[in-house]
Amino acid sequence: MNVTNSQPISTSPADLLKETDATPVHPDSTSAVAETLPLIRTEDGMITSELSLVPNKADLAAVYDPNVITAYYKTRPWQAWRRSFGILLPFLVFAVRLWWDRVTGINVRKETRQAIHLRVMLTTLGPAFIKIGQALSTRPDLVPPAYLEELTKLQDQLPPFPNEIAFQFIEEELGDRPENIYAELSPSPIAAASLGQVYKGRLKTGEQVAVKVQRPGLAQNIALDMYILRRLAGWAMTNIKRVRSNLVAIADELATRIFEEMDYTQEGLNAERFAELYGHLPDIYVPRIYWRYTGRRVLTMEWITGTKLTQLDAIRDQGIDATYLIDVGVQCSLRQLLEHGFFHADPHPGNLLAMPDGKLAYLDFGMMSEVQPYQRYGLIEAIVHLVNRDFEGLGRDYVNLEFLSPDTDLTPIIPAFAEVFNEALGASVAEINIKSITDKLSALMYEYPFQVPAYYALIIRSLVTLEGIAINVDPDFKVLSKAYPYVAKRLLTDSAPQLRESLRDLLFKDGSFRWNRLENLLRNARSNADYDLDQVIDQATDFLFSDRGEFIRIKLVDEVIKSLDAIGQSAWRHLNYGFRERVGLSVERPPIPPENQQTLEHVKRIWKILQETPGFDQNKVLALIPRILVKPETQEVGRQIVGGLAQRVTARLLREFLLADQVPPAAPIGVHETPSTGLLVSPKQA
Ligand SMILES: Nc1ncnc2c1ncn2[C@@H]1O[C@H](COP(=O)(O)OP(=O)(O)OP(=O)(O)O)[C@@H](O)[C@H]1O
Repeated sequence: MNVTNSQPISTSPADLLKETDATPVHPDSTSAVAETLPLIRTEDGMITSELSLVPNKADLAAVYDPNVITAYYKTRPWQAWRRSFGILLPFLVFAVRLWWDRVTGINVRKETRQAIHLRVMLTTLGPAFIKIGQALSTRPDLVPPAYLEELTKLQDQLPPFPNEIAFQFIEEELGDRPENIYAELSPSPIAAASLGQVYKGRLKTGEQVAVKVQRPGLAQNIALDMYILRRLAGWAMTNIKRVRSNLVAIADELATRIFEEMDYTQEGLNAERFAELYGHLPDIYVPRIYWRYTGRRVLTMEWITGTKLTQLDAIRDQGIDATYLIDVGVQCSLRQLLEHGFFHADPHPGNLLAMPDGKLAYLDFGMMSEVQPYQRYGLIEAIVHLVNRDFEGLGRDYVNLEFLSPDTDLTPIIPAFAEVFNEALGASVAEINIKSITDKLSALMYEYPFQVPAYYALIIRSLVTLEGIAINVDPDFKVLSKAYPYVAKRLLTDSAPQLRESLRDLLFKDGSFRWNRLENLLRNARSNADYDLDQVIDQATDFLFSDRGEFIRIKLVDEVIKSLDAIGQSAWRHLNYGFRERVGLSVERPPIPPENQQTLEHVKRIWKILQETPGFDQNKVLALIPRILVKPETQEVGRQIVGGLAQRVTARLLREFLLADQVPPAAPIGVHETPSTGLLVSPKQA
């Protein structure tokens, strides 16, 4: 049954339905058909006869369509009423307890007790409410911190359903009796979750498989719950002034996701896309899907022999390095979140298996999410602002990432950020504990007008989950310190304009170049398996001579002058004093000016890091020089370098030779010496 097949009619915008569900329309307003059949106008403005809209059970499961669901339950009002009562009663009890706590004085203990009550209540209400609770557990902007904590514990372990029903579903979906498809099938399910249960089996061709079969009546139950919730949401929007969000749209969004999760063919496709994007990463494993034995309600996939990451002792007993596995998981998550944007939104420890050969297998691709490119870059920019403790920048990032509307007054929020992060960033960014920082951020988001986008909520959940597992393995494990090399690699190799700007922000502060940051980036990036130094050098060259690179070019000329000068000076000192020493003149070498000494050390260290980076080829770097030289901009840069150097070298030669062994004071950064007098002037004057 398809509602959109009905006849479209012309209506003025004012005529369009105010309610979001299918509502009876006055027959007068329509064509002659109205005389024979009662008519209904659907959400998208279609008019159809009520008779053709009455769907059957199978229609409910196809895709989430509020019109179909409404039409189905309108003909079964008693079902809807009974369930509404079953839902409202526990919520009423909950509300009364809340009210009583308020009256008698709220405290932490009472709040925790209420939060536990809510968790148990949602579990009892069934899959739709479990999923809603799980979704709410990622929304610090909507849920107070005490409840967040409890909702994250929502487990979707439910009792199994009888084998006969499961086998009947297999037959209906795959067109044959299970015994004709599988050579073996475990006598009972090995796992039963909210949406389905899993059997261990073997195909006739010998491969071991996991067979996931959906719960009976799942689609109808969830559809009924969503129907009721959607109506309640509509009611709340019209009758409660404080409700500003579009609750109906939120309910629809959530329902769409749950329905997607109920379609196992979609899960199979997700698994294949995941394997294609991330299966090549070191030690990541994704089970293959057996499409011949897969349908909407039955999924047959490769069996993974492994130990859940919840059973750390068992993992250790097998001699598997659990810390390494977590690192593998973190690296995979980073690629999911920041590179391709297609991510596993439910990486709880039960969905991650340690395989006997030390690989990490991902299971359960029902809930996947997407991060758009601008969001991925925005996140990297936010990390850079965080590293720089640039909280104004961070505030802007939150606007760009749509957490805050563009007209939000950031004035009170920026110091609040500073308070949260400065405390957390005590030692360094790498030391951040994501859980503690997100707890603090959650409180902040609850207080200020933040709207947390769904993708972000899922990312945080995924990182906190990984960190949670990691801390059990190694209490000192810091997800961010494992993540930073990847961010460093992206900053150095990605040519996207946003990241170029981030790199610039990172490397320059108040106009001066921060060598230690570059050193740090290069050192971090080299530990990445897929770091390609050639790419870094190519990108750097291209960028440096592009229009956008002008700022860096100018600053770099300054730095190159300083470093070449330092190198030249060092070589000169070496020659000069070395010669004097060798011919028997005893001379005391004057100390190198600290600024030059520092630059020199940086250059030396950077060269060393490059030499130690896998794939570094000195000749390749040298071969770049002709490429750079043919660029017209180079001549300008070269001229400046030579000009700048000449000035400094002349001044120094005069001093070295004419003033003998008197050592001049070091020039502060960004200040040049004039050639003739050695006086200090600002770069502008110079
Ligand atoms: N390919 C597999 N190999 C081995 N075991 C598996 C496989 N797939 C699933 N399992 C087992 O079945 C359990 C439940 O599977 P899965 O998480 O896919 O079900 P689900 O109904 O989607 O669960 P959830 O409600 O958590 O989303 C897993 O935790 C795992 O123990």
